[in-house]
Amino acid sequence: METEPKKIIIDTDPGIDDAMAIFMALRSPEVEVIGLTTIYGNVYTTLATRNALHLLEVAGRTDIPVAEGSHVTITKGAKLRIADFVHGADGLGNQNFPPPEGKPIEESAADFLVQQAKINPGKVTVVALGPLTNIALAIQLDPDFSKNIGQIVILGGAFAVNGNVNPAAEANIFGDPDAADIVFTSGADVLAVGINVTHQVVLTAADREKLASSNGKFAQYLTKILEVYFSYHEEAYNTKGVYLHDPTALLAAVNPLLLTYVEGVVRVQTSGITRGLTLLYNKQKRFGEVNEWSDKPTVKVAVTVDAPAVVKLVMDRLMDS
Ligand SMILES: O=c1[nH]cnc2c1ncn2[C@@H]1O[C@H](CO)[C@@H](O)[C@H]1O
Repeated sequence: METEPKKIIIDTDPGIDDAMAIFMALRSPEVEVIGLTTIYGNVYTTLATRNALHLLEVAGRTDIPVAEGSHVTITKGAKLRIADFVHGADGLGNQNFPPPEGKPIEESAADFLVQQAKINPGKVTVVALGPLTNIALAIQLDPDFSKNIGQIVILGGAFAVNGNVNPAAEANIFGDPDAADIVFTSGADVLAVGINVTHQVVLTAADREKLASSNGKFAQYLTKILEVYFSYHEEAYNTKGVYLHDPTALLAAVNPLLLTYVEGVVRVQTSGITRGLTLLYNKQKRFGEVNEWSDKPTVKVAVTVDAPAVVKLVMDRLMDS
């Protein structure tokens, strides 16, 4: 029987569903958030840091450190794809929030990840909600990082389904495919929660109404910022609900029994028209020839999710906040 909450670091590009996941984490007694690290994706890294500090101020949790992450990809690429059309120009539903009062810590995200994994070997879970640059940098910085880190839960990939950037690629993997391939083949305990799973977890307009009618602080805040996210989903997917990508990945760290997964080797396509494609080798065939999946460490890839249970947890924990 484990009594101590699981220590988690959320690597994040807030982001509307990131805000939901961060608030969920703060409302989940099973986990203790020991830091946020920031990355580009939904917004540029500078704004991600600002939004991370802002969200912690909204939550009254300025005791949690924020470490700023990379501004460029692992190959030093500065031409980033930013999903402001999903989250609004400010990343948080165009609400004109005041700038945060707090500041990030001196250490970089990668340094913070390395240090925390070293202090608590096997005990820290990273929940990675954006492109994987910071995690790959941590792996490159410290040869022991993959061993020291407890688990890396990745919100990313599109396993045997279309992507959301284009038919091949999901946004977080597309953001830095080289970094993703480093993380997937690092030997760390990796659990990938892709959009093949998160697209099953939908918050409906009726759920949003319920959030709006609750007095919960987080519920009230999220009701407002969710408007932009709903508009985007209606336009892009012709649905009146939104996908709970980041909250689902967070809950996979909180309670792994909410999902099932398979184990295999994942490689990421880093060039060409399928750049960002995640391809799982399920080990069902022993190939005669050596290939790019041969002898690489396995990871876990989520295949099913108890979607009603995830939505219920999100609603319960955010309404009562
Ligand atoms: O269509 C999209 N393009 C880019 N990013 C998206 C899109 N839909 C959602 N996200 C964002 O990327 C992650 C999941 O891939 C989520 O963080 C989500 O907010």
